[in-house]
Amino acid sequence: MSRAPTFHGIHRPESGYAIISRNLGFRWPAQASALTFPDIRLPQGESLFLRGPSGSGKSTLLSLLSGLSSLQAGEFHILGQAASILSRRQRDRLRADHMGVIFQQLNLVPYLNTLQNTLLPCTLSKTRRNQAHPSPADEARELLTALAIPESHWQLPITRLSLGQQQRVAAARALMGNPALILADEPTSALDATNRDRFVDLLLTQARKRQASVLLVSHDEALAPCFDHELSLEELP
Ligand SMILES: Nc1ncnc2c1ncn2[C@@H]1O[C@H](COP(=O)(O)OP(=O)(O)OP(=O)(O)O)[C@@H](O)[C@H]1O
Repeated sequence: MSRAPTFHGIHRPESGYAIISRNLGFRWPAQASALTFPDIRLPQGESLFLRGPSGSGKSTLLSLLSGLSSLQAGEFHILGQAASILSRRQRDRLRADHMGVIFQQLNLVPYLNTLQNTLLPCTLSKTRRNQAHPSPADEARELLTALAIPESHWQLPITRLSLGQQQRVAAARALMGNPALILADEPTSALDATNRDRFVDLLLTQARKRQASVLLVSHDEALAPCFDHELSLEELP
């Protein structure tokens, strides 16, 4: 991925980019040295694969970009907004309204069924509810079908689905209500090669159809050719 030669500062919105980051760093308590991250410029509607070995900071970076953790060093824009200077509450709003996050541990709600889990972003965000087309329920059904979740499973508690099916429901939930940016943390770690390729293809196909940008992090280099851009995180010294 090419880096832009200049960065115009955090107060100037950068249109046309889903993510722009510069000099991001983060140190967990008791960590000897800070994690540092390569600069990112991800144009809207395009996909980026970020590879890195276990422990290199992939989840930490997604946690910063999604606003779950507070930044310690550097600056970044999300969808033209200077996200690194927002309050926690503003970051939560930005994530709920405009980002679909697929967590490494999926974070599906165990007491909700498949359809209810998929609809969750529209329950939490009016923006996502308004963007669901033609309606939240119809879009959820369309996404679950596109992601190959059989209709017989839609009313089942999410815990009754296989791990591969739960990963696809997590992807459907992330896409629900047409967020402009999808952040995915090792979503294929439990899948065999065939299902891994199928999952990534389904995710990217749906994202492209919706003109959403995708940042996916993984240690699995085999995924890289599916993406428009790629970057690497180095192993910690
Ligand atoms: N909550 C935490 N508290 C303290 N240290 C943490 C915490 N989360 C992560 N770390 C440390 O930060 C470093 C990077 O962890 P992170 O989970 O971001 O890496 P990763 O590349 O996503 O790893 P993996 O591929 O194994 O999930 C590791 O050394 C880890 O021990």
